[in-house]
Amino acid sequence: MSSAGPRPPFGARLARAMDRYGQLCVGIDPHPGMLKDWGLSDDGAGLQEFGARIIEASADRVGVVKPQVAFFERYGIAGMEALAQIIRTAQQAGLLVLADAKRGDIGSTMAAYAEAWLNPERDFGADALTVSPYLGYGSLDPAAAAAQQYGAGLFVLALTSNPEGQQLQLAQGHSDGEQSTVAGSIVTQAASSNAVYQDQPLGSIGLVVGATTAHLAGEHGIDLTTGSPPLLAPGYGAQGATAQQLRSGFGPAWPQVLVSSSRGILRAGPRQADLISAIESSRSDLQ
Ligand SMILES: O=c1ccn([C@@H]2O[C@H](COP(=O)(O)O)[C@@H](O)[C@H]2O)c(=O)[nH]1
Repeated sequence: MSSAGPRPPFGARLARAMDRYGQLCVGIDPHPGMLKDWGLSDDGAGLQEFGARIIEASADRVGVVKPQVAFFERYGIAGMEALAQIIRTAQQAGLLVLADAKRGDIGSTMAAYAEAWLNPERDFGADALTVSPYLGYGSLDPAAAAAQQYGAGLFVLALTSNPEGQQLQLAQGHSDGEQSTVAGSIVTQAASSNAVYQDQPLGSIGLVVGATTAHLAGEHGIDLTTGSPPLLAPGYGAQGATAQQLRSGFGPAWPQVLVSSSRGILRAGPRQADLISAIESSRSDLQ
């Protein structure tokens, strides 16, 4: 644990950040074409500069940034060094960092992923991590334990923003003798994981529910409020979902929603003033 002492639960830290800055999370997605448009080099130095500019525009305007790990992995060691630096710089600027790495494996391997991404003393020690439950929700137990130990969070893929996800996620199955959709069963199991956080305003085991797909939860009888999971909602902006669709799609769960936007904001760059105005206008659109 760092010399600053143990961190409060992630759900408590996220709730505080959302109270203060609202529900927008800015994505750090260095698409190669975006680096070019911003006049940055297609290498580790370009990635670092890209991240630094987004952090500068985001700090004190939003509570959370979400680096998309794939765009850093693509550059090998230089990319991962840039990512480690971006995670630290963002945290030092007071931002929570949600690493979008979508990790998922058997339990013993999950423990190693969690140590890498959730221990604040490790190179990639983020505040939260996206994880895949498709090796079985129980395979995530070691990651949930690490999240509790480190005051970190998980966002479990439930109803992802891409249309192809529905074939699997809305399939009907049996769980504990009950008939439910795969996504519904994940939501129910996340609610159980959040029982240990019931004295907090939000649980630390969140769910990924797309801005584009949130309405399907209600249509399939999936209650997103049980256990107060934070809900990461990608799909706003570049993937077409609007603020109005978000509010109506999530219904009573809307206060739990953290809306992520990457290209919708980043395309406004590279000028700092334009990035800031894209962030401010998305923030007020969501309020
Ligand atoms: O269901 C999901 C889960 C994750 N993502 C990620 O969010 C961003 C979206 O980027 P935009 O440019 O705002 O469309 C990206 O990193 C995805 O990998 C998602 O879109 N849907």
